[in-house]
Amino acid sequence: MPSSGDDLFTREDPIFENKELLEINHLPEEGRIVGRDDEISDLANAVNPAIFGQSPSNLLIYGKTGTGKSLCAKHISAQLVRVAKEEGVTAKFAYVDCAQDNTETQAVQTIADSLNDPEVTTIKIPDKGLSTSTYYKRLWKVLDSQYDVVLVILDEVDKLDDDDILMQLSRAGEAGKLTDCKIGVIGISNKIKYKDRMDERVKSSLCEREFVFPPYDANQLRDIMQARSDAFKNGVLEPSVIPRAAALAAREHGDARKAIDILRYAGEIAQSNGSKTVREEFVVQARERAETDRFRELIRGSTPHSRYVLQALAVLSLNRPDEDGFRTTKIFDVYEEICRQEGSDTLSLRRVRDLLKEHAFLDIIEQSRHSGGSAEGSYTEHQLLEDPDVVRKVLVETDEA
Ligand SMILES: Nc1ncnc2c1ncn2[C@@H]1O[C@H](COP(=O)(O)OP(=O)(O)OP(=O)(O)O)[C@@H](O)[C@H]1O
Repeated sequence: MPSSGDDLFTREDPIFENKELLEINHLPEEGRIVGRDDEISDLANAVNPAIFGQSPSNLLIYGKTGTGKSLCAKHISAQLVRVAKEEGVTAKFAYVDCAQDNTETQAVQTIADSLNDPEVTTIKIPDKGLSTSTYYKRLWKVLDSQYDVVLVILDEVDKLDDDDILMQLSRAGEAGKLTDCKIGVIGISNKIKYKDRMDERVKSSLCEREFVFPPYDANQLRDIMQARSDAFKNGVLEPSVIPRAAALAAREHGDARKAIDILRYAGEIAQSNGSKTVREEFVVQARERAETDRFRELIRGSTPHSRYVLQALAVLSLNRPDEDGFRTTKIFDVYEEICRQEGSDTLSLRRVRDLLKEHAFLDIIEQSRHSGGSAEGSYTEHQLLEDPDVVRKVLVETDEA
């Protein structure tokens, strides 16, 4: 007899009570933001003038991934909008993920669209089809007809093709040239070297205040996870799970995103194993899944040769686990071998050196200069910052896809 739907499906989730608390885009309420009191009050201080309808400072926030930069920037912006309203000042904030909107036109379109209330302004901001300058003109009109002050958060600002939008935004509000609305820009980056690449004029206006968010330690990570443990049903989370997940995430570089991912995956693994509780052993499997996902995301859109270079470094690291770094020429030899296997031409040693530099910029590898003495001159060594097993696995799967 065909089974009825009743015994096919589980009607109630046995593990999660409120899973969205562990989803990546979830913005926790103030009480659940742990260990960032000083940073939040510094940010508040910098944007405070907006509450009186004056220009807030432009800020740049640096810090490694998962150190709460986006979270604190959004939190402080939302609080500012609320308090400004109480003071009779109309404010709003726009959030741009520059990894997605990486051209000037896309970024200005997103800002204009998210700030525009067409019922008030009767202005249309189409998804595409307008010139960049027309999008700007419409943005200035939207600002003038709706707001006294706006904050624009440019997350992963280093991913923008160029600095033009930074220039436009930081100058637009100056002396009411293009709009009477006051604009504050909050740039966020996990590339500490980003500022070095910036145009001098943009640098001086965008970087009025700079903040560096330090990594979390294991105790803070534990508190961050603990504050969300009501994502799980009562009694489901075994007591050793959070401390273990915190220790693993702290060992890398104190990344709260990874800690929360590990917790969510551990719950999902419990679910798929039909386990009634989330056990410590699931945490280890969950960490590998979190690593793999993160690395997959990091190399999304990379070129085959950029991946072959990484694969060469992963092969070397796996074969010689005791060595701390490998010289460019050694990596090049293995890279040539991989190209042969893939039936592909090889790039020059110089290009491979550039690709290694790009990986260093993305924090996938670390480079160090060494002096080989008078006979050898100086040379560079490269070391993978990711687990070589994870790198190999993801690269092989990407090239087979
Ligand atoms: N202090 C904290 N308290 C509670 N949750 C936190 C805290 N810091 C970070 N998180 C959570 O960790 C995740 C990553 O944080 P966030 O996106 O702010 O990091 P980030 O520094 O902007 O990283 P990236 O540079 O990768 O964008 C989010 O889900 C966020 O809610």
